[in-house]
Amino acid sequence: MISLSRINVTFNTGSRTVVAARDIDLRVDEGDVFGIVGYSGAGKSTLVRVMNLLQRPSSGDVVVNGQKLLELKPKELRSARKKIGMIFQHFNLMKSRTVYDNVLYPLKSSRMPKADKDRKVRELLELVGLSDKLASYPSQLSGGQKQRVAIARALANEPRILLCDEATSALDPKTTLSILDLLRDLNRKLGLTIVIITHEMQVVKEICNKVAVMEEGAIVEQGDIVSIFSEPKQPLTRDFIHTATHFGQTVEKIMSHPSLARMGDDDVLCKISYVGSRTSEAIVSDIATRFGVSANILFGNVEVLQQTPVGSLIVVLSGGRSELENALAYLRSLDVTVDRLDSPEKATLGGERIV
Ligand SMILES: Nc1ncnc2c1ncn2[C@@H]1O[C@H](COP(=O)(O)OP(=O)(O)OP(=O)(O)O)[C@@H](O)[C@H]1O
Repeated sequence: MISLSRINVTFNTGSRTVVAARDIDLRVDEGDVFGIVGYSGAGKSTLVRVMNLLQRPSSGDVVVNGQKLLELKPKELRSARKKIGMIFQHFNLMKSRTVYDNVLYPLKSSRMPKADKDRKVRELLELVGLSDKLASYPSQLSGGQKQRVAIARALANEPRILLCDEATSALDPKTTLSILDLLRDLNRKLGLTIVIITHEMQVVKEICNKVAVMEEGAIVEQGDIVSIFSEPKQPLTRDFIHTATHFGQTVEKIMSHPSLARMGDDDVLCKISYVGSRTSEAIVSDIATRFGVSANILFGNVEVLQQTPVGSLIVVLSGGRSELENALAYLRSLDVTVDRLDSPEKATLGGERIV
């Protein structure tokens, strides 16, 4: 649906040159909800604007809906853009027009009969749950309602793709979830392909099936959501995931208050991660009955991503040295990832890597 190849975007501002996108290859398939996550200034907005040529790349190819956008004439590009909807952080509604007129606006130049336009606007507002707000003005709406109007407006020309530029960043957590629910519904009901850029992995976790992580204009890691969450390769990706799952704060708390872990000299503090049907109880009871190793669970978290459970536990394992080694070897044989969180000098046991 969207294919970006070797995309570079360079801005020259006086004596300064900023590379906002460097050598980016990215593919979004039909029906994907594709997240692009990165901190401020990573180049996310630039990249998403390349997808509808609001930003022309300095080099590279942009293919959307099977069309090479860079080869289109202005009129062809305008009509290609109608099939790519876009919503923004600050909604960009016209303040002096009613909700109804805001949604009608993109249909102004269409040859559709007036009665059909009217039906279309009413249908769209029903789809986003705002049938009772036709005559309201944007200033009379909450942030979530404004974003719903913006979504209805973006769908007026029946696009196959919706680009969302930090669409939930100005909303509170509950409203964010309701907008994400709406986007998920639209993806399923209309087969809409969605690209979401955000600085919150929480958003990605809620609805995306794929994610790309950006830093300094480059994509440092991308893949399907379950693989990225269960086996992040890059420190930046781990950082984002740990923030979304509260894992980072928990480890920090334990490290700065060692009494929380109540560890003996030979005890092992580790993170156990698993994907799929394994459960934390099974893992903990297994190592207790097989090896006499007890596990004191300090923190547990399960995410269900695309119907797949991805769990992680922070535990203190206690037992004899050889029992601990056997228990860790057993866990690894189950395809469970074990990361030592305690001091590096203790981390030789079993040879696990340290996060
Ligand atoms: N029109 C422009 N002229 C000059 N520099 C620009 C322009 N647009 C973006 N940049 C620079 O390109 C880099 C990437 O910006 P971009 O807005 O794409 O990042 P972002 O990840 O979307 O950040 P944010 O979440 O803060 O919007 C930044 O260093 C920014 O200052």
